[in-house]
Amino acid sequence: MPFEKELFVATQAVRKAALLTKRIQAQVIADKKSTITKTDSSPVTVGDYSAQAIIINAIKANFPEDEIVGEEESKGLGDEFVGQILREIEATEAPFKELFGECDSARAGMHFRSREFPLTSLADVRRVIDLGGSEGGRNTRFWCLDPIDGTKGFLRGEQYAVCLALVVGGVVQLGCIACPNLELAHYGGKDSDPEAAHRLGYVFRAVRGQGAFFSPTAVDFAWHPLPVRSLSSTRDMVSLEGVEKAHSAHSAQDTVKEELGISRALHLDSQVKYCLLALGLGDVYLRLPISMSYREKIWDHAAGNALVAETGGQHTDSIEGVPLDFGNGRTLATKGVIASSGTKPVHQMIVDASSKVINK
Ligand SMILES: Nc1ncnc2c1ncn2[C@@H]1O[C@H](COP(=O)(O)O)[C@@H](OP(=O)(O)O)[C@H]1O
Ligand SMILES: [Mg+2]
Ligand SMILES: [Mg+2]
Ligand SMILES: [Mg+2]
Repeated sequence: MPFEKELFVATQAVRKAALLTKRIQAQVIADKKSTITKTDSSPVTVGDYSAQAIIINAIKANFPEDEIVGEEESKGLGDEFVGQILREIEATEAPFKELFGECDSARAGMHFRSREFPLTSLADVRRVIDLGGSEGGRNTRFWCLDPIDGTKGFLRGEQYAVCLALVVGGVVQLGCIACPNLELAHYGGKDSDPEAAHRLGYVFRAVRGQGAFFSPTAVDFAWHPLPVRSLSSTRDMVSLEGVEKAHSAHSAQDTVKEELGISRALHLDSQVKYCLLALGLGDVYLRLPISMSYREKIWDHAAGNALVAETGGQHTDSIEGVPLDFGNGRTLATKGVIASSGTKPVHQMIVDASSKVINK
């Protein structure tokens, strides 16, 4: 199967980062020194950097030629902070082995530590984080990484996601999302193994042309297929929206829902929204722009794009209804995002309602 090794490496790397971040979530919330404010005023934590280092290390150990577009960079981090990152990475080794064992990774020929960058010194950690500085584009094969998507949700003790995609020629070929705090019972679904869900949530994955699947993060080889849907009406749709009012235009989204007869909404952080869409627990993800100058980051949508595509959905901007273009560099050229499980005409109806509100 194409991308078989890529899928395995992505899944295990994302699982390892899920374990690390969930293990430290409470301590990061309690200890203010674990969070830094970036130049754009957004928060970033020891968890974001540790997850980025672990995942890039796994990618580089297995696919040394590939580039990486990762959200975070090490610029400005002091030695004490980087030391904390290194300690968290080391402290995740034993519990990860306990959960998944070493044998399966070894059998699949996968290595977690790049020989070139073994992640044993502060300099290694900085170098590995900064390997995420690729500009992406249409002419390279690159991985697109959001080590913690929904950092604000993570800091509220709520939903967040570890998101990794593989982009070739500007097209997302593979997406993998871990949702360490997701329990389906809270969102109208059913957890087949509630204990596993409570422990480490779920991981979702899709390869273009091969379908989409999900499994409890803490259980190996329990992949369930995600349904393919194409809804022919917006009535009774459940909308999926963010929590942060600074990330999308909530009142404009309310107007769109009213116009389309949508009365139920779930608000949650991160690409967990794409996962609920893929599960059928939500039907339309509305992300209308607050400002026309903001450029959506490709790592906020790339992994989700594979899930949407493989469950029969549509994934476009919020004004014209053009499919998202992941070959444009580190940001999308278009404004806002709408994903839905509607047919093409139904999706366009949603985009038309959205563009009418935005142009007002
Ligand atoms: N003004 C803005 N408009 C849209 N998205 C924004 C934004 N400011 C920040 N974001 C993005 O919103 C993401 C979270 O989305 P959501 O609100 O759906 O959880 C953030 O990801 P990170 O948390 O990875 O930084 C960040 O990239
Ligand atoms: Mg961020
Ligand atoms: Mg993000
Ligand atoms: Mg992030």
